[in-house]
Amino acid sequence: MLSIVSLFKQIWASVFLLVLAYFVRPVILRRLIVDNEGNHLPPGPNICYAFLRKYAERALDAWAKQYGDLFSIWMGSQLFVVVSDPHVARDLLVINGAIFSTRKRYFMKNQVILNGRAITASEYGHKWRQHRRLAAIALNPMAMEQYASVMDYESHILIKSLHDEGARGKHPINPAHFSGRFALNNMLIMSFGIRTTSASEPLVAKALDLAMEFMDLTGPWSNCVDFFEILQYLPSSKRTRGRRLHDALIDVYGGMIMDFKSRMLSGEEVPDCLVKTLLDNQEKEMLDWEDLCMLSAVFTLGGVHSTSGIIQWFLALIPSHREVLTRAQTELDEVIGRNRWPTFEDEESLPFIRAIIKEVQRVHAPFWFATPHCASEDFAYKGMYIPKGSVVLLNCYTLHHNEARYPDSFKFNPERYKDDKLSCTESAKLPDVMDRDHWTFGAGRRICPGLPAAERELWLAISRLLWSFDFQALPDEPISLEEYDGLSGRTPIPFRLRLIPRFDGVGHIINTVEEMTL
Ligand code: HEM
Repeated sequence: MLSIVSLFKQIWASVFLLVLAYFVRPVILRRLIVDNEGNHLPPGPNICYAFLRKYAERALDAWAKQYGDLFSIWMGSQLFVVVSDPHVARDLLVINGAIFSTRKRYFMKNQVILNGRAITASEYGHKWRQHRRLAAIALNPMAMEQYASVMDYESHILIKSLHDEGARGKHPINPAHFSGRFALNNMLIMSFGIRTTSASEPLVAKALDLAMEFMDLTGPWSNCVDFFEILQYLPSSKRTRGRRLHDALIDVYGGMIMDFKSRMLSGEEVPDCLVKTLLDNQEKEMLDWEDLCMLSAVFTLGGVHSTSGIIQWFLALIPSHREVLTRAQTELDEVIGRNRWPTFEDEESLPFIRAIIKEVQRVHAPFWFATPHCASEDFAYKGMYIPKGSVVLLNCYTLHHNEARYPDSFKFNPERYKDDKLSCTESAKLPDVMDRDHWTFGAGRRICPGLPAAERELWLAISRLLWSFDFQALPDEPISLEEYDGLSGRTPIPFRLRLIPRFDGVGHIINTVEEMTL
């Protein structure tokens, strides 16, 4: 009798284990899929992951070395295909751009936070073309000409506020809030035709916090809820944060749209900007209220975090690279002199300064994985199968440390760009991808449409910082160049430095402007 009971128990245990293995196996072990022609998935790790946390680029770089230029990795039920070579990036994202230009419907980013709106999340097709067209109106060459003087002015205010806040180098300062406000003002002008008039205006802190929260919640693989559908039905603190962020974006950016609209309705002459374009075209393009809020919010905060991040990385790098600083300031003294400071028109005659900006973007791209693309059809590439729905990720970290393209790639060495006479915008169009300066602005049809604006902003800020200041780190507060804040957008761990005016004339030029309201 006893032996029959124990036999039953054993059978039940075996059945239970088999059922468990049936359901758990695909969650733990790599799924092997083959297409009709017998092509296998690109190689990759044997287990599935739930998420990748901070410094994910290190894991990706190691896998790229182990599995090659195109490898695949399962995150829960989602397949990622990782591109780590310039030629593969061109073949997939540029030449086959019609197939690799859509976006995954991420649960946290696209559904909870953006509620299906915003250009960065829009799926390739009618919606994306509509969004891109509207962005192109706001960023057309004539509009850019108008923003040029604004950007010039904002860079002036940036240098002045750093100079004044640091009491001419007496007090060490954390530059993050100032570079953030600089980038924010530029974006507010392009999006809403307004600017903040002081660093302490509450909108500055609010907008920068929202940008940081957005970047942290929307990393390509920071939320396991994106890869395990069952979790989408359960409450979680992350999801609550996502909802709060959605509401805050509507509140802050919607509030600014309402202000703009009431100015328009009262007959005031309002400036050309993204929101004017959206309101003018609202009916024709059938844009609802959330479309307006999310389009303007994500356009603005995307341009803030990235541009501010690059200025911060420049300031983090330069105190420990004295030879670069000396060479840059010698170039400025020889070409510009000390009676005026550089303008945008001087860019071509200051190749070393341009090289510094490119090198900062290479060693410290603000997004190591750009914004993931997604395959809208099954595709076979060199005998490898990329199924429809795969997320295709540009691995900028490995691309930027390709020793064949950038020898001694971990060194901050602007010299490597000494023969590069092109702007980033021009470089991104080069037919030989090995000649492209870097991949910081992405690739293919979804390449950053704000590239020319970002380039101009960075030029004005960084060339004028170099012209104006000597940069000193604090002996007791080392600046980390390895660690960083952020799961998606990367900014340095907060740091302080002294900005000491190089000569008396700096103060004279800086004090020729005051804060103004537009
Ligand atoms: C240094 C500053 C910036 C960096 C590093 C940067 C980087 C990027 C990257 C990597 C992408 C994704 C590209 C891809 O999917 O392949 C992107 C998309 C985008 N960027 Fe930027 N960006 C910057 C500044 C700006 C500025 C100033 C604006 C607006 C004026 C802007 C507007 C956009 C928009 C609207 C998209 C979405 C494009 C789409 O999905 O079709 N960005 N950016």
